[in-house]
Amino acid sequence: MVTTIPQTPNTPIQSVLIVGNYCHDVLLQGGAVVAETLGGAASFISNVLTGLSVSFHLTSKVGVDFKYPVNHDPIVVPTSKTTVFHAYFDQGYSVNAHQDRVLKRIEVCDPINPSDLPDRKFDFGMAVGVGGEILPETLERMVEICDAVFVDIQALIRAFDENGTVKLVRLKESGFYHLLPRLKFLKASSDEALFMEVEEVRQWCCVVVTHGKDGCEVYWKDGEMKIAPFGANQIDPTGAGDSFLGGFVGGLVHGLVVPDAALVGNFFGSLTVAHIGLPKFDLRLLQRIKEEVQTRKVQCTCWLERRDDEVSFTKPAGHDEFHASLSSSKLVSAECRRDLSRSPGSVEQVIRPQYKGQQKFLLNSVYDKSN
Ligand SMILES: Nc1ncnc2c1ncn2[C@@H]1O[C@H](COP(=O)(O)OP(=O)(O)OP(=O)(O)O)[C@@H](O)[C@H]1O
Ligand SMILES: O[C@H]1[C@H](O)[C@@H](O)[C@H](O)[C@@H](O)[C@H]1O
Repeated sequence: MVTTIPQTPNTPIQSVLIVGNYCHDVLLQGGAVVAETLGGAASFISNVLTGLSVSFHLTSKVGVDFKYPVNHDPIVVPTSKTTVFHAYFDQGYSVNAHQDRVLKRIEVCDPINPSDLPDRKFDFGMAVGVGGEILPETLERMVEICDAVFVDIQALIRAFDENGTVKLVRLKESGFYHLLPRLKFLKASSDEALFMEVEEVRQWCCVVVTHGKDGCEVYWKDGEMKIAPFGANQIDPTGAGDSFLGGFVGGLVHGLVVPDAALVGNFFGSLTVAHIGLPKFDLRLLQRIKEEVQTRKVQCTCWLERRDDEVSFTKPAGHDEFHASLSSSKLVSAECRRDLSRSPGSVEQVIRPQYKGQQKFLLNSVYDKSN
């Protein structure tokens, strides 16, 4: 299903394909359900790309029980249930030492097969599975039809024990390793990066490691770069990495260079942790961000024209000022909270009444990323 975004001079023309299942997320703490929300990396990424006026095609599968209204219809599989995750925010380190919360896949929808993908070419492809739905042959097909493929490592290295608890396997043993030289970007959280050899993988494709409140780091063949974070009042970390990837790809689609696009990624990651579940972005904030991105693109284009070295990964002049202008746009947001209910991508989510005052309630992970 394709989003149609009204064409303006600022609407990018690159085509984007998102591949990954929507899911139902249930957030639990202290033995109680705190919230039930639409989940899946595909939903967080669509939300960010829509906010940035980037149109895209989405391939996602759900069961007949899928319960959220979405702008991009998934494939409904009559014989399957929608993937469901339970996220436990207070289970100890002992369960899985590398993760900030314990995730259990309670239901699983069908995998996405190569034949489910559209039969056409795209500029950018995003492989963003959550429950093992992306198969090696599906990623291979994406590489064939997309000029640049971006992968969230969670789509490749998740395994599930008999109770559905998410375990991570080493990237080398994942069945996807042979495809790495054909990818453009591989994104991993710092917990997930422990399951890959960054030094080896960066020889083939660019690796982006996200570090929660500390921002992210970009590694490519000949260099690496830290990208500064934005402040946030963290309430729920769910989807931060997905929104980061949406902002990163959205920035690239709009013509930003990698370090600036990673800043946009950090920005959307920081907005997401301040909400339970899928964030509703403030319309004026989105407008301001798009204007900042356009201004930045023009600045960089002028700057790039004056240089002939390898520039796409170099932190360009004015990067820190771009950070400052994105940061100050959050003030706009604070001034117009009443617009929240009218923002795009709003979906019905159920937050238990006792937790409705979000500020009072933190879904603290076993080690809180906001500290
Ligand atoms: N507490 C925070 N404050 C500010 N920014 C944050 C915070 N947490 C996350 N972010 C932003 O979001 C990005 C992604 O976060 P993180 O590294 O936690 O990803 P993740 O573990 O994949 O997230 P998740 O699995 O919860 O979706 C970070 O690089 C950062 O830019
Ligand atoms: O909705 C969330 C989100 O997409 C997370 O990135 C993923 O780790 C979880 O599995 C999913 O339930």
